[in-house]
Amino acid sequence: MSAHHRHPPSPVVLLVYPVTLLLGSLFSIISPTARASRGHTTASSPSGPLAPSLAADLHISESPVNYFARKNNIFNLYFVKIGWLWTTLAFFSLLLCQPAYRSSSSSSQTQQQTRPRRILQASIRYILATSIWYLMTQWFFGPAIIDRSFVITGGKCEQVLNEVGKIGSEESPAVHLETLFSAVACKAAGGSWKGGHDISGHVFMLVLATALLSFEAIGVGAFTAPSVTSQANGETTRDRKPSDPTSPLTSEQLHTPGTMRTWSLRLVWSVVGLGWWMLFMTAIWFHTWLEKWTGLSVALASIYIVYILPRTLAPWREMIGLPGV
Ligand SMILES: CCCCCCCCCCCCCCCC(=O)SCCNC(=O)CCNC(=O)[C@H](O)C(C)(C)COP(=O)(O)O
Ligand SMILES: Nc1ncnc2c1ncn2[C@@H]1O[C@H](COP(=O)(O)O)[C@@H](OP(=O)(O)O)[C@H]1O
Repeated sequence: MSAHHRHPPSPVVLLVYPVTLLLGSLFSIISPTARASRGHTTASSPSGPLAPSLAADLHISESPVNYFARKNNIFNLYFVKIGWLWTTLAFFSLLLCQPAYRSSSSSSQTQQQTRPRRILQASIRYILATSIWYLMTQWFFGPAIIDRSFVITGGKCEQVLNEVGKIGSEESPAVHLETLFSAVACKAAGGSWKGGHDISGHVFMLVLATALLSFEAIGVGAFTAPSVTSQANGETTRDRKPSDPTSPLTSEQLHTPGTMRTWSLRLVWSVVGLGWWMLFMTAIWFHTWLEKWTGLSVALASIYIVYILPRTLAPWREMIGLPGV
């Protein structure tokens, strides 16, 4: 191995997500504000832990109970709604600024050889996660998987369906309906997406993005290049933390602009922090229990495939690697 590593984080850290959803859901039951809001919805929809709650009902978004219960809150519009763009920026900042991936004239020959492999494997992990996000939320040979699962479980684009009924024989409803089989198309046509099981896209994307960035950042944060001496001896000595002030700087650290390294990690941890906060807000104000848990399950299954499975399945690890290794 060409670099020192600490152990990758235990999968137990992923428990932070179910705990967040649990706390959010409990808060939504206990909080007087959230209870009052739920009371407000009961007129239009029966509210229970398994019934569409709060902002799943479109009217709620217009009555600002709490700033974060509004769909048009600034963090939802400019952070979550373009969340994969932020994830992409943060991910590539690691690729550009971290010593694990950055080329440097001081690198040993071994490092020069392993760096392209690390970059390639990190890119494969990103492409894999992006494809899962894309297929789940944007497109799956037509409507995304989340939209398809909603329709399969009995969901409909309600108001627009009524309109189609009124139109009668003038237009073929089949043609109309085909174009409304996605949440975006439905809302754009003035309808509301109601009925079936609506897997929470927010929970899915926020868990996938924050876990991906955390595993990547911890991996490259733990990466330190071997010292010149140990390289010369062809052996490694002891693990050095980049943050350890008593440990001598490695040749790599000496040549990597520290500010770039620091700022890329700050960007990543800011995206992770805000992502976690918005997940907590979604857990409090939006969706049913079941919809939040299915969003979580799909995201955790994806994280398992990309970050946990390679630890035990050698051929898979050969292909996609592990962050910082
Ligand atoms: C057969 C295999 C096919 C593989 C297909 C791979 C396709 C790869 C696509 C490549 C796209 C790369 C994009 C990278 C750059 C970007 O990130 S630009 C995208 C910016 N857009 C977003 O970030 C949108 C994020 N928002 C959402 O996903 C949803 O809004 C939501 C958060 C899930 C919520 O959904 P709602 O319906 O709004 O509730
Ligand atoms: N944390 C949050 N802040 C604001 N709105 C949120 C939110 N979490 C979910 N929503 C809104 O709740 C609806 C369902 O979200 P999702 O299925 O992605 O979890 C979406 O409404 P719109 O699609 O009308 O914007 C989404 O914007």
